[in-house]
Amino acid sequence: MPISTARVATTRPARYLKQLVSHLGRKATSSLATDGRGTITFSRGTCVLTPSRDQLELIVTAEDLEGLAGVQDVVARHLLRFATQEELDVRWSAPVAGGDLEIVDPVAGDYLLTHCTPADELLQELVARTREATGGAAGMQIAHDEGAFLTMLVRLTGARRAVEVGVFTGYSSICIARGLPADGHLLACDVSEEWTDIAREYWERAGVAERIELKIGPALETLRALPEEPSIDLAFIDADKANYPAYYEELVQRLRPGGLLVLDNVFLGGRVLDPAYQEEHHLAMRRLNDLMARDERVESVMLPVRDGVTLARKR
Ligand SMILES: C[S@@+](CC[C@H](N)C(=O)[O-])C[C@H]1O[C@@H](n2cnc3c(N)ncnc32)[C@H](O)[C@@H]1O
Repeated sequence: MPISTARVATTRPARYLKQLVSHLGRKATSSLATDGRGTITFSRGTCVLTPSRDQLELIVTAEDLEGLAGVQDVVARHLLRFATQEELDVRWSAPVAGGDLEIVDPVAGDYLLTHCTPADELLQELVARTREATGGAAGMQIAHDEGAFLTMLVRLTGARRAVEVGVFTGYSSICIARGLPADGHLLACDVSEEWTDIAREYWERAGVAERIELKIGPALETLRALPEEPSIDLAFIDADKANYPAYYEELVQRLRPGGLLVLDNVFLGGRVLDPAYQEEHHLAMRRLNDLMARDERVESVMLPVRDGVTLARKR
């Protein structure tokens, strides 16, 4: 589905939003959410309107480019008509397909990858072994710069007790465990014996096996069985996306104040932005991204690292 955005500078974003939702809602379906956002659904596409202090953001999605142009036209014309007291400039971005969005241009991404502390031989060997042993699934492994970022976060936060949801063949767990002190502990959760057999082998070889406790089984059960007091310093979530909101809830209450939650793939290759994607994991990630931005238990920031990484620090 093509998507196009316009960020319109204005002194009256909420007022125009209400006028648009109310007026265009006569011929289309429209709604106003409690957080101030509006949605207008036409037969040809949808416009989501978000007010902020000094601008009105419009995101239009449609089945095809013709529909997109039609929705852009009707929304922009009415907005300009309502703005009798100021001159608005409505400039739409070139249409993109939500499922094809990359946060970072691949060329820039490659530059980032080659400009951090390089992966050592063991991690490089693990990458090759994972490709050999798991074929297409190897794409699930985090990239090296994200691994270096994880190690740095563990060191910077001084974490001693960590949790990982989604081990696969152990790349990210090695990166986390390497940042922990010698008496640190990483609880690593996964459902696959087959993939984590490779992880175990590499944990041994990396000299971090003693710091890692592997729990095989649905991670939600493992997390729910943990003591409820807030004792976790850092947790990394990189498993089945539909369960992210549930993992977040279980972990956020067990994080100590100042503890850090790191969530991978929060951008879902751009599909979080594209209402065309309505599978359970798309809805779950969209819901969680919205929740984290408002959740008073944490302060959070979404970073353009690989497929999107959110850091949520417990207050
Ligand atoms: C994206 S991979 C993790 C990649 C890993 N972090 C790395 O750097 O190599 C996702 C992992 O989550 C695991 N997984 C999927 N559903 C799960 C569940 N319900 N509970 C625990 N682990 C699960 C899969 O077996 C898979 O190994």
